[in-house]
Formats: sequence, structure tokens, C-alpha cells
Amino acid sequence: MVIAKKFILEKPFNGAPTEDNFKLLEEELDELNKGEILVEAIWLSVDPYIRPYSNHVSPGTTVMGTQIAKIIKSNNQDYKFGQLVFCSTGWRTFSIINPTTLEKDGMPTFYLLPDFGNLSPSLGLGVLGMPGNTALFGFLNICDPKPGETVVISAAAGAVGIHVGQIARNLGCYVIGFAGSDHKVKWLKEVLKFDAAFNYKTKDVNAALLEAAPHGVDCYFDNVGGDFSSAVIYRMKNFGRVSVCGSISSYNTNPKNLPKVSMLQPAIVFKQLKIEGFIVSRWADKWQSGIERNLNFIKEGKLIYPEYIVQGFESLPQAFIGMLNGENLGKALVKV
Ligand SMILES: NC(=O)C1=CN([C@@H]2O[C@H](COP(=O)(O)OP(=O)(O)OC[C@H]3O[C@@H](n4cnc5c(N)ncnc54)[C@H](OP(=O)(O)O)[C@@H]3O)[C@@H](O)[C@H]2O)C=CC1
Ligand SMILES: CCCCC/C=C/C=O
Repeated sequence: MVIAKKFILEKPFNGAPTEDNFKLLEEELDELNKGEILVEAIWLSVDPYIRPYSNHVSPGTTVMGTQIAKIIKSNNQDYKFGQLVFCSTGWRTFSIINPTTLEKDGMPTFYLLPDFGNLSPSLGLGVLGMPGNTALFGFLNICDPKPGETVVISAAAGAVGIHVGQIARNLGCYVIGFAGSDHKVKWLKEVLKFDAAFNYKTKDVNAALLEAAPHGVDCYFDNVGGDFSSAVIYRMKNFGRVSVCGSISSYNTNPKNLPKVSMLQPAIVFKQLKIEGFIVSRWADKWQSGIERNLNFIKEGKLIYPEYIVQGFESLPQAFIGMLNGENLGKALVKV
């Protein structure tokens, strides 16, 4: 008999998540039916999307999320004991999955983890998974950066931002990052060799860009939205490109009551900007090739991928809240 632990959404989020939004439960799992496998979580991901997407989830539902898990029992000839899988089974320790009946459209929800060699399987939740593909496809396809261009990245010390910054730097762009602490800013400059980095909590963004990019910005990879992004967009050059990846500054706000921000149309029209939002599932058909490209960058020494690891399944709420508050440098993860 297998007893799974799981976190449910106990009550809907109202503003910033707190520990009492979550409840830890135990659940006895059934025997496997034909075609099913039993997996045990090793690594779980805490991602920003969980906050806004959970607005549409009923209380009592298992908290959404992805994990790297090990197959510990199989009643499916295509899957063997010991294989590692990526799966979207939510915040749970053990899960029963029938791989053949899973939804095949949209965001990948289950696959055997590709061979990462000596690298940690946890990378399948970060640089070699959804955040890595977000950075790769969302930056190159939408910003279309050229060597020598000036690139600005917000939430630059997070999983996606760190990755975008390194792609930009490797292309020969002039890279400017914004992050929420002096420690992160120092790290971006000293370790990632960003050309400039600023703490958005203590430095006015317009003043920072006048200093670091007096001739304007070609590409902006936007992870945060709000007035911060309006300020960057007013510093764009003619024909600048903005990839709108996320708007984390809005996630804890009721979508019906979002703050007003500076009007953007004058900048968009007179600078002839292209501003495009995306969801990474757009490139679902290229998912594995994206992972391979990022794996090659790592093997070539062109990509580093810090992880911010919180220990213990029971720490999931704390790790999630901490990530939203900016405690992480790199990909935020929980190790069971
Ligand atoms: N469109 C898509 O398909 C996808 C979009 N995303 C989006 O990309 C962004 C980054 O995700 P990810 O790399 O996983 O997460 P991160 O690792 O960047 O973690 C989130 C970071 O956001 C920063 N942050 C939190 N609140 C604010 C705020 N009010 N203003 C500015 N920064 C804030 C914090 O860093 P700091 O200390 O700098 O404040 C925190 O560390 C998110 O917006 C996410 O929703 C991610 C994956 C897919
Ligand atoms: C359900 C997975 C969604 C992934 C895309 C993320 C968007 C914003 O963070």
C-alpha cells in the first residue's frame, strides 16, 4: 500500500500567498491498472505561473506543478522501473499516471527525461525544461536580437532571466539586467559579466537606462510588467522589440483590480515598436530540440544555471512564497 502526501489549495489566494492557503493531506493510492505507472517525486518546481493560474482553481484541488519523478512500479511495457520522468502531477509525493491517455496538445505534461549525462535531473525543471525553453524560444523568436544590440532583462537573476541574459551575451549583445537585491546585481555583473545591472528597488529605472543605455534599448525581455516595464518601453529605440514573458508584479493583485500604468501607445506608435506576449507552449512541437540546444550550450560552457534548492516536500509552500518574494537566485526547486 502506498500513501501519497499532497498539498491542496485550502483557500483561494487573496494577495500574496501565505502558508494557510495550503493544506498537507495524505491519500492511499489504488493498485495499478493496466497501462499505469507509479512514480515517486524527487524534485518539485515552484514557478510563478502557479500564482495566477490558481485563480481559476477550486479549493480542495491539488496544487498545480511539475516534478521530476522516478518510476517505482510499472504496469506499462513502454516504461521501466527506475526510469526518470518529467510530469505535471502537482504537489504530491507519489502519483499514478497512465501515459497513453494523457493530453497530447499544448504544454507537455509527461515525458521520459532525456539523458543529461552527469548533470542533475533537477535541470529538467529549469534550464533543460520549461524555463529554459521559455528563455530560448521567447527571446530569440520574439526579440530577434542582433550582435551589438542593447538588451534589457527584468527579473534578470531568476531562472528565465539568467538564461536570456547569457544567450544575449553569447550573441554579442550589450546586456543590462534588473533584479531586486544588491547581491543579485553584483552576481549578474561579476559572474554573468552583464554590462550593467541595477537593483530596481533602490534605483530609478529611467535614470539607470539613461546611464547604461543613453542611445536607447533594442530588445526588452519583460518578466515583470507594470510601471517598471512602461519606463523601459519609453527608453526603446525605433523598431525596438519587446518579448512579454511574464508580469510577476501583477500576480498577487486581483485581475479585476489591476493598477493603472503609464500609457504606452505614444512610444509604440512613434518608435514603431513590436510588443508581443507569448506562452511557451507555442513551441511545444520543438520542446525536445529546445532542451538539446540548451544542453549543448551547457556542454560548450556557454550557460550556467544556478539552482535555489529548498529541502523537504513539506517546505513547498515556503519555497513558493520565498520565490515570489525574490529569495531565489536561479531556478527555485524543492528536493524531496
Ligand atoms: N510566458 C511563458 O510561457 C512563461 C513565463 N514565465 C514568466 O517568466 C517570469 C520569470 O519566471 P521564472 O524565471 O520562473 O521565475 P524567477 O526565477 O525569475 O523568480 C521570480 C522572480 O521574480 C522577481 N519578482 C517578484 N516580484 C517582483 C516584482 N513585483 N517586480 C519585479 N520582480 C519581481 C523576484 O526576483 P527579484 O529579487 O529580482 O525581485 C523573483 O526571484 C515570470 O513572470 C513568469 O511568470 C515563466 C515561464 C514561462
Ligand atoms: C501551466 C503552465 C504554464 C506555463 C507558462 C507560464 C506562464 C507564465 O508564467
